[in-house]
Parts: sequence; C-alpha cells; structure tokens
Amino acid sequence: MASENQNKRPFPHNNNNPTTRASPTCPSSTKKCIGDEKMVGTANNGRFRQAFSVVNGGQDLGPNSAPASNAGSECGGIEFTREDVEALLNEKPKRKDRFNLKERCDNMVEYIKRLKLCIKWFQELEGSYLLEQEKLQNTLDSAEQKCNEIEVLMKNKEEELNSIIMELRRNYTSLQEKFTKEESDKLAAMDCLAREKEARLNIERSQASLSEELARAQRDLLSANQKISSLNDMYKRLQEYNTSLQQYNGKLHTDLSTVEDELKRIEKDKATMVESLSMLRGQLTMSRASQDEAIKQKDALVNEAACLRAELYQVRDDRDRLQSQAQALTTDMVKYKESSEKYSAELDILTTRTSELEATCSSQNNQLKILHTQLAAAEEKLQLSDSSALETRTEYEGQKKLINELQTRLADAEFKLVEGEMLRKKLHNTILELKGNIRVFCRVRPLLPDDGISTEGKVITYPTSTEILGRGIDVGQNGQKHSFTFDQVFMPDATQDDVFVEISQLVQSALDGYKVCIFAYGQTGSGKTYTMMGRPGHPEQKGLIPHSLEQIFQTRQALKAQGWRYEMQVSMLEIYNETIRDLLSTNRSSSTDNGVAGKQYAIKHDGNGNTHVSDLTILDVRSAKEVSFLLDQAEQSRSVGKTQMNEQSSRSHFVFTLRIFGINESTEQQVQGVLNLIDLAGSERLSKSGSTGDRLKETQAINKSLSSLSDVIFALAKKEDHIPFRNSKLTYLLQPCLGGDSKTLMFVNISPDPSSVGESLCSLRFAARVNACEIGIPRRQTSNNVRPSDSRLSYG
Ligand SMILES: Nc1ncnc2c1ncn2[C@@H]1O[C@H](COP(=O)(O)OP(=O)(O)OP(=O)(O)O)[C@@H](O)[C@H]1O
Repeated sequence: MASENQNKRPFPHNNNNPTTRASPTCPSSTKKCIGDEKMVGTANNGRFRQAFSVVNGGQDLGPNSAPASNAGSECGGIEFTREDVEALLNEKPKRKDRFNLKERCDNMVEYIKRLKLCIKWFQELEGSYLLEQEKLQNTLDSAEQKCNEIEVLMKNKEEELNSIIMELRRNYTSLQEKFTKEESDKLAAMDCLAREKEARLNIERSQASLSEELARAQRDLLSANQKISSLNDMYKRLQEYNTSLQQYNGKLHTDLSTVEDELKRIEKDKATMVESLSMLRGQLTMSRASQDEAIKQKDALVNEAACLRAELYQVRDDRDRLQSQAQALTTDMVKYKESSEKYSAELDILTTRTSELEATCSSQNNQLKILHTQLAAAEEKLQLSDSSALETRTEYEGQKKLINELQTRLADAEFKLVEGEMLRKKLHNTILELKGNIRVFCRVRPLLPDDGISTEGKVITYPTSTEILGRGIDVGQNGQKHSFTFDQVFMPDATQDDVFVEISQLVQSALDGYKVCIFAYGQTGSGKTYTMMGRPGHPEQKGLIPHSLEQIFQTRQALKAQGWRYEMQVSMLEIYNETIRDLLSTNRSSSTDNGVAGKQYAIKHDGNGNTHVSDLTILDVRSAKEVSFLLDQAEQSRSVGKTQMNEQSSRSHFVFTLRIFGINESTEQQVQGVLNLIDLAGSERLSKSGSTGDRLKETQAINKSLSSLSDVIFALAKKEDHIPFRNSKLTYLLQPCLGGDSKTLMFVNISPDPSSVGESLCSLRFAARVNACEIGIPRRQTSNNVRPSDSRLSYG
C-alpha cells in the first residue's frame, strides 16, 4: 500500500491549470476516482470511454473485462488519470522556463518517460481494447438485436403512448376547459357569494325595514279589508248599475220602437197636416175669392152709396132750393096777400102754383123720404158688407194665423222628424254595434213557369205570430218543419223597391264614411242576380246595385247644400275559377281568355282594413248614368252560361266596389266610405246540375270557394284563433267585411220550388250560422285634413 502511494507521484504540471491536479482524495481506490472522472468528462470520446471503462473495470463490460489493477501494474505501478494524460498531451514548454533550462530538461526527461509509459499503456490498452471491441461488437450485435426488438416494442409503445398522450392531451384540454369553466364558475360563485353576502346584509337591513313595513302592511291590510268591503259594496252597486244599464238598454230598445212609432205617428200627423194645410189652402183661396167678391160688392155698394149720397145731396139741394123757393113764394104770398086784392087773380094762379109747388114739394119730400130709406138701406147694406168684410178679414186673419201655426207645427214636425231620424240612426247604429253581427235578409223568389208543377204542394210557409212576423220562414221536408228567423224575410210578392227600402240606410252609411258590404248567397237560379242587378230592360225592376247608385248620387246632390263634396271611384271584378278578372279593363279579351292566362291580380289588405287589388282598373264616376253604362259594360264581360238549373247562370263571383271620398268644405271634415256589392256564383249540386267539361270545372271552383266561405264563417262563429281567409280568393277579398269593421248584410236567396228544398235548407242553415256570427264593430272612417297619399290604390 505504501509503494502504491509513493508511485503515485504528482504529475508535473502547471499549477495554474486546475485540471492537471492529482486526486489526493483517493488514497485507497483510484478506480473509483477514474470512474468518477469518466462520469464527468468522457461523454464525447468513445475510445476514451471504452478505455477508461476497461481501466475502470465497468460493470457493463461483463465478466471478461480486464481489471484496472492489471493496467496499473503493466504501467509500472503508475496510474494515470485522464487529466494527467490530457495535461501531458497538451503541455508545451513555456517561454519563461528558458531561464531554467536544467529544470526544464529534467522535466522534459521526466515528461518523455512518462510519455513512453503512456504509449506503452496505450498499446496495452489498445490490445485489450480490440479484444474488448470484439466482445463488445458481439454484445453490440445482440444488443442491437435487442435494441431493434426494443425499438419495435418502443415504437408500439410510443404509438400507444402517443395515443395515450393524445387522449391525455384531449383529457387535458377538456380538463383545462373544465378547469377554466370551474374557475369562472368559482369566480362567479365567489362573486355570487359576495353578492349574496351583500344581499344578505341588505336583506338583514331590509328585514328590519320589512318588519316595520309588515306592521305598516298589517295596518294597511286592515284598511284594505275595509276598502275591500267598500269595494264589494261598490261591486254590488255596479252590478245593480249594470242591471239598470241593461234595463236602460232594454228601455233604449223600447224607446227606439216608441221613437219609431212616434216617427210613424209624426209622419202620419205630417201627412194629415199637409192634407189639412192643403184643405185650408183651398179654403183660404175660396175665402180669398169670396173676400174679393165681398170687396167688389162693397166697392159697388160704396159706389152705389156715393151715387145715392150724391142723389141725396141733389135732392137736399133741390129741397133746400124748393124750400127757399117756397119761403120766397110764402114771402111773395104774404106780399101778394097784402096786395091780395091787387093780385087776387095772381093769387089764384099762385095758389095753384103753390099747391102745385106744394105737391111737387110733397112729392119731392116723398122722393126724399124714399131716398132716405134707400140711403138707410144702402147704409145698412154697406154696414152689412162692412161687417161681412170684417168677418171675412177676421176669418182671413184667423186662417192666416192657423196657417202660420200649422206651418210652425209643420216645421216643428219636420225638425222632430229630422231629430227622430238622427236618433233612429244613432239607435240603429248602437243596436248594430251592440249586436256586432252580420245581418241576414232572406228573399224567396216567386215560382217560375220553368219550375215545373209539383205534387208536393207548398214547402215554404211564413209564421204569422206577431213576434217574428216578417222575420220567420218555415221549410217543410219529409213532413218535418224547419224554422229559421232572420233580420227580415221577403216573401215572393216583395218588389225590388220593398227590398231596397230596407237597405237604403245601409247604402247611406257608405256616404257617412262606413264600409258597407252587401252580398247575395244562394242556390243557382234562386234570384241573386235579380236581387243585385234586376231584370235587364225593365227599369221598374232594377236591382240593389243600380238603385243604390241612384240614391247615392241623389244624396250627393242634396248634401251639396250642406257643403259636402264627394268623389267616387268604381271598380268591378269577377272571380272565375279562382282567377281574378278585371271587368273594366280595356284589353280584357287578350288577357283572360278561359280565365287561364293573363294578369295576376294580387289582393292585399293594409292596416286600415282597406283592400287593394293590384293593377285593377279604377274609374272616377260623376253620375249614376256613367256607372250604369259601366255596369252594362261589365255585364257583357261577365262569365255567364246556361245550366240545367238556370238559363243565364252566373259562373263567377261578381264584385262591384264604389269608393266614396267626401269632404265638407265648411267643417273640413272628411269621410271615406266603401260600398261593396257582391253577386256570388250559385251553389249547385254536381248531380243536379249535370255539369260536364268546363262547366264541371266551373262548378267545382264555385263550390270550393263557397265551402271556403262557410269554413271562414264557421271559424268566426266558433271564435277560432285561425280564420282560414286565405283558402280562397273570395274569402281573402271579403276578409275586411267578414272579420273587420264593416257593415255587412247577406241576402240568402231561396227558390220556392219543392224540388230545391234540400238546397234551400242548406242555404238557410248556412245563413243562420252567418246570422249568429260576430264580426267587428262597424267603424266610421272620418278624418280631418288627412287624405291617403294614393287613394286610387285603395279598393275596399
Ligand atoms: N223576385 C223575383 N221576381 C221575379 N223573378 C225572379 C225573382 N227572382 C228571380 N227571378 C227570376 O228567376 C230567374 C233566375 O234568377 P237569377 O238569374 O237572378 O238567379 P241566380 O241566383 O242569380 O242564379 P245563378 O246563380 O245561376 O246566376 C231569372 O229569370 C229571374 O228573372
């Protein structure tokens, strides 16, 4: 051991190089020291590594590896560390050492010795190295094989691991997401917690105030209870009020009927007054004539009296003259008497003359008396005629007074009539509004020669009870009676005028600014077109459309005095096989042949419930004549055909629309009314109509649209959420009339022909449904200073 320590001399080295230092800390086991060095510094040098490993006797070289002690002994007991060898190889003589050549030579010798030793050791090492290399090669091969296997395994493992890694990554990402979410949840929860804490504080604070409030609320509750009891009282009172309102409503109805009775009575009174007025006027003319006669008589009498007076004055003058003559004669006689003797002869003559004169005088006196009597009579007559003239005058005055009185009463009656009419209208509207229904009139046409003779007798009768007189209709089928009640039932003998009287007010409503819709529904050949249009070429049988137009234009004229100016626009269309046709279009023939090709007219409703049909011809009209000309034109364009049921059957729905725009120049009030008059195509049973080809198609289209109409009515009656207005062009066009705010009237036309009893019952049942149907409340379209920007577009 001591020799080992002595041999292990420190290798000459530069003291500044720390790497050349020998390891003094390994006195007993240098192997370990070298092994330590290897671990630190041989990573990049394979040879050294193997060499050092061999020297080190590394465990991984196997049992054949040479022990390090051998190498050490073969190098003469001197052990080299890697640093020693490296230092030895790197070491170069230093310039400063030239002054100490001796020492340097020694060192060099020593260095060469050591180098030789080193070389020897390297050679030995190389031998063992080659040996070991071989061994190692074998080991390496087997290791490589193993390695390959391991590599395959590794690859598999790697793939496995990769997939695991991917999976883990995914897990990681999801976990991270979860984590972020959890984190945000946590933050939110913390936030929430903070808020809850705050809220709790607030709650605690508010709890206190709530307790206060509770106390207050309890107090309030007490007062509320009191209020509730008072409200209950009020509710009871309101209920009573409601009942009284209902009673009032009933009273209003009664009032309406009394007003109507009153109106009728006033009208009667007016008629009698007018009659008595005309009588009085006759009497007045007569009394005026007699007064004139009396005046004439009076004048004649006055003239006569004047003559008599003149004569009287004449006679008086004569008498006075004669009296003066008599006096003169008496004086003369006295004179003569005085000279009687003288004049005795003369006296006799004078006596004779006097007696003559006295005779004349007495005759004149008699004449005078007669004249007096005559004058008295004349004066009496004059007085009489004066008094009769006075009487006549008084009578005249009385009659004048009476006439004035009657005229005032007449004016009063007329005023009352106007007021009554206004009240009636108001009540009528109120009732309509309260009722809110479509009104239904039923019209039964007379039996026609074409109807054929039936053995069944009468199938339609009319109840006579006062309650439903004029409103009820009974239809008998197979011995069973079906009763219906409508707003009005027109029997076969009702004339066109009778029918019009009932709807004239509705037509007037269009002028007042309401939307009015009148349509005729019924089996084919039941009289719809007759009701709406009348009989062509028979003006006395004109239908509702021409009649309404006449009334509208007459009223327009009458309302001019009150400052109203009206503009009217008309459009006419038909819906044929679900296609709209413009009946006023000038180039109609090219566009609508067979109702297939041509313009597509689109129906649109705006927010105000007005309907627009795109591209439809709308014409301004100024007189009923103009409209009737257009009606004739449209009539010729309508789709009409012969069916088994009707010689001239309408094969389409005809829609006539009159738009009315009125403005009052003095009040600046504006109204917009619409009058829709519709003649629907007739419903018919395919079996009964015997239609084929185009007729069959038409019939199917007609029945389909009418069934859509009944679907709409049923949905309205049931107050369903969805009303299928869009199922057909007809129902979509009529939407504002059926579901909106217009005044709507339906005519259900019935044929009295027993063979049509089935269809009649169907129509009446449908009409009864319509009658029970509630639509909106009629709304008057009025405005001040507002006019739609393009009123032409608006259709109905
Ligand atoms: N109230 C009536 N008084 C006299 N004749 C009538 C009356 N109603 C209808 N008519 C006559 O009955 C026939 C059929 O009437 P109309 O053409 O009006 O029926 P419609 O219901 O319009 O038929 P369609 O649906 O087939 O067009 C016509 O000749 C018509 O003149």
